[in-house]
Amino acid sequence: MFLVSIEGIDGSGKTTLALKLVERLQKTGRRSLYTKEPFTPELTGMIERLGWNDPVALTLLFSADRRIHVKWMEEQNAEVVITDRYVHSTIAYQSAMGIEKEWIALVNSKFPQPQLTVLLDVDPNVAVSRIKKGDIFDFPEKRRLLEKVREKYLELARGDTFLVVDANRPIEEIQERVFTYLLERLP
Ligand SMILES: Nc1ncnc2c1ncn2[C@@H]1O[C@H](COP(=O)(O)OP(=O)(O)O)[C@@H](O)[C@H]1O
Ligand SMILES: Cc1cn([C@H]2C[C@H](O)[C@@H](COP(=O)(O)OP(=O)(O)O)O2)c(=O)[nH]c1=O
Repeated sequence: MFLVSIEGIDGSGKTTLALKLVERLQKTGRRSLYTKEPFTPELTGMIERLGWNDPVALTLLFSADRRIHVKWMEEQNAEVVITDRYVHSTIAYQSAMGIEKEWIALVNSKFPQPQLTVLLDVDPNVAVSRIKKGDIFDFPEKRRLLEKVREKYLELARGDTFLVVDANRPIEEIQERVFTYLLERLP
């Protein structure tokens, strides 16, 4: 399984990119799968009920959800799996909420490392204006959190398996760049 994770703040374009990559990979004859986190309805429900104000519990719940997701991905017999969010989401979001990065990484250390992580980097104001989720999403605290999350992602991206993409660019240009980069790295 060649594992690719797509990361970035809410509204950065992850789902749009991930779905297009899978569509294009399938056209080349590779068994490819789109999937996303959070994965299980049960844990997603618990996360929502927490009300986002307990970052220790969020770290543990997102990581438990990931354990179930990883086992499921491994059972799918796909050549390429594109996951919309993975370990770096927990590191970026929950460290932006004050949790130590090292502890989050330790809790997630038994999961397979992605062969490639694509970071869609965009200004939170642009992301918020794109998704227009209204008052559920667009409030000052959320924007401030997304500013911090963006910084955390950029710190993580110093690792060499990251491809950082300027997500302000037109969708087609981003898709072309990432698809070409990915094809060059596939076995
Ligand atoms: N590069 C881009 N430029 C402009 N709009 C985009 C771009 N990428 C995605 N969008 C639009 O922004 C919105 C959010 O995209 P989505 O893929 O759902 O983001 P995410 O999964 O990161 O939350 C969608 O309406 C999508 O069509
Ligand atoms: C996977 C994951 C998501 N999240 C957050 C990011 C999002 O704000 C929220 C829901 O994720 P998601 O449904 O992917 O949102 P979007 O498509 O808008 O990016 O959960 C974490 O805080 N930690 C995590 O480990």
